[in-house]
Amino acid sequence: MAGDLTDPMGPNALREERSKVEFDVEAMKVVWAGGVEEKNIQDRIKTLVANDPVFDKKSRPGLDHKTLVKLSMKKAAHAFKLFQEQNMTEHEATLVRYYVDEPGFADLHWGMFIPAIKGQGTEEQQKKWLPLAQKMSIIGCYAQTELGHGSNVQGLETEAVFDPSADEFVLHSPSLTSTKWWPGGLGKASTHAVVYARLITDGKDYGVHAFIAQIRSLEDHHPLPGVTVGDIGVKFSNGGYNTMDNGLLRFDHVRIPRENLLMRLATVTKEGKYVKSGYPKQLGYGAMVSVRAHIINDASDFLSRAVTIATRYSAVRRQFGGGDGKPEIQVIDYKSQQSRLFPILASSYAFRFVGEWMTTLYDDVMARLQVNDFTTLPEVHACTAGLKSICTSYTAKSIEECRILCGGHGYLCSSGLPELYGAYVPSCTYEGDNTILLFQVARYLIKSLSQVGGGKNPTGTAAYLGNIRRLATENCRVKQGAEWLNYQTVLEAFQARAARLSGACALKLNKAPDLEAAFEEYSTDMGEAAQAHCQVIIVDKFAEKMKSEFPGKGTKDILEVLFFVYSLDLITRHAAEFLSTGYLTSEQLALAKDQLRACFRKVRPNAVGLVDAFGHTDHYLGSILGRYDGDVYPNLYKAAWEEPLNDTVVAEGYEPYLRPILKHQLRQSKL
Ligand SMILES: CCCCCCCC(=O)SCCNC(=O)CCNC(=O)[C@H](O)C(C)(C)COP(=O)(O)OP(=O)(O)OC[C@H]1O[C@@H](n2cnc3c(N)ncnc32)[C@H](O)[C@@H]1OP(=O)(O)O
Ligand SMILES: Cc1cc2nc3c(=O)[nH]c(=O)nc-3n(C[C@H](O)[C@H](O)[C@H](O)COP(=O)(O)OP(=O)(O)OC[C@H]3O[C@@H](n4cnc5c(N)ncnc54)[C@H](O)[C@@H]3O)c2cc1C
Repeated sequence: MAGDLTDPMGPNALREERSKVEFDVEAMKVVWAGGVEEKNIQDRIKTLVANDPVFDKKSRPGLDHKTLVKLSMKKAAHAFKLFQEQNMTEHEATLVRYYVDEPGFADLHWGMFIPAIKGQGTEEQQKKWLPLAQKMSIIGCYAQTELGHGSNVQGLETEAVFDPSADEFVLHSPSLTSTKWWPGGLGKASTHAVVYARLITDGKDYGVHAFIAQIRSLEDHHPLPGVTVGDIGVKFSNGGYNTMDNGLLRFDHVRIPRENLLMRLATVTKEGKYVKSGYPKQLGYGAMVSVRAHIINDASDFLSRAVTIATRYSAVRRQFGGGDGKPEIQVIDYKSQQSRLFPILASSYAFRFVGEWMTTLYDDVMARLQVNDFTTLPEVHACTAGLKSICTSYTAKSIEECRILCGGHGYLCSSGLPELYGAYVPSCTYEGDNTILLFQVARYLIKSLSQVGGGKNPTGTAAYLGNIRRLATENCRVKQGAEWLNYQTVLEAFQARAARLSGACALKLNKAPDLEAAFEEYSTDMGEAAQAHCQVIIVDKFAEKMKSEFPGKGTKDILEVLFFVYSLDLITRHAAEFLSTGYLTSEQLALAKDQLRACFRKVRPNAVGLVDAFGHTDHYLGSILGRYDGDVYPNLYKAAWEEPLNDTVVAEGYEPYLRPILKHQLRQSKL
């Protein structure tokens, strides 16, 4: 082989970066994982998955949808075998699926089908269905969305008409638009579905309710009579979400027993009488709240993977400025690269901490629901909806930014970034379109402000709105740059901006004769107010986290720097709102920018350490650019030769297509 195909530059660069890190990376790994014990469990499971050849994912981007779905079934079956053989806890089993890193039918089975039964089934129904689902004797999916309606859940068309003579519901899809469309796992894997359909009894439509329907035979997996079911087709990009069998489903007068109505919220008697249980109807949305809470946690994970790849590669990659025996400049040293990269790094930590808090809030509401206390449900709904919206929008945008930060090589599938983006970007749509979800937050804010008008202070994350009079009149007092490096100063800026934007919306709505029409008219402003409120939550929870004890040398100091990177970057990116609400002057904004630049300088030597602290294995990252050892170029070169197109020296298309043209040209030019 001609020439040396090794390149020590990359590994040397990362070794040097690691020698400069100023904080205890091992301790930060514990912070990131959420505790020593949790870190140990995660380490054990991620190593187990990385070393198991069944979970290999290198060839994924080159495979077609059919093969990908088949392989994802193989992986799910193998994972299930591991759960059983190793007697894993539910948490360990979840971690296995997580590190396998592949959207698949099992996500919906465990993530939505089972939670929907837990949330909406009676105790008796749970006793019947949960053991079957947990043993995977049945495979379930969550069939809510239809071809014609997704966001507008109340507009779903599938019917469940009660027939008292047979004590059965008759499921029917009355139109093309009523076809269930999108449910993951429905296309090819599921035997059962939680189906959302309009409950009709005694000629009256009681709106959308959840039912359990068997759709495929447990003997041979064929669709049951009256059921039409299949996959909806290839999605977005190679790999990505194409490991999932998103499906379509139609019912032609399919009969299910009356007991298959999930009856926690309402029952229908044998005689066909509809009886409400007394629980609020919002509990019917419980599975969505649960998944949105998970999605918030997932955002930090996806973001941390993208930024690990971009940071390590930015330290390995060099452009310009060499000569006289000196190497060229590492692209991570360019200020513009830092200003795009470091806020993403800081956001990964910010989202991790808000996700931790979200989990405690969610657990709290679940405990309250057990004792019929529904008071915090609106708050949890607003938080899960709003944070899901802004965390996923930012993460999707930033994975793409990380790809761009990696230049041309970022566009190669072997960078891992195109697949990561393909797998992640639908989270801006599923579990509620992000714009629609922000409107739910806006409604919550308007309600909270009307409480203030009525002399009652809002609680929880909206409590700051109780101070709206002060927040709307007192402006920022920062005179010197260093004053920005204060948690309270930063938090007040975010609260004032959100309160002012929400207050302005409330005033417009108050003046309007038709509230709904006004809400629609000012929906863009409402969305901005909602986004500003969600940013208050993230900044607040990050600041709250900083009050805790941190293990290891330097961890707290660098996290503090990341807090200011996160918040000051947001202030500069949303400068128009901070200025137009009159809270900040342009001089104060300029001082914030100076401080942000100073913070970037503090992040710089720690950047590689901060991404190492995420503890991602090379298997999980699936990226040549993001390799832990930095040995990028030899591996890119090697991977090119593993490309199936290079299996033959002469392309297969040469004989039938290229040769005749080339011959023809030869004859024409008489060469
Ligand atoms: C496992 C990982 C893989 C995930 C794969 C993805 C799976 C999926 O995508 S499943 C399908 C998800 N679908 C969606 O998310 C649909 C989005 N739409 C919705 O959530 C709702 O229909 C929504 C909120 C937009 C509007 O609901 P709708 O009933 O029409 O209206 P609305 O009148 O606004 O709400 C009624 C009340 O319920 C409340 N509410 C709405 N949603 C919820 C909720 N989730 N929890 C609690 N309360 C809620 C509202 O605040 C309102 O309260 P109030 O009457 O006190 O003001
Ligand atoms: C990969 C993937 C997996 C999915 N998995 C499942 C699943 O397992 N089970 C399931 O039931 N569903 C699933 N879905 C469906 C998903 O939940 C819906 O697509 C989602 O809720 C959005 O609804 P929609 O498609 O009706 O969008 P639409 O509501 O049609 O949105 C289209 C556009 O209109 C805008 N818009 C809509 N209404 C308004 C309004 N009132 N005001 C202003 N703008 C508006 C939206 O912002 C958006 O820009 C999945 C979807 C995807 C992409």
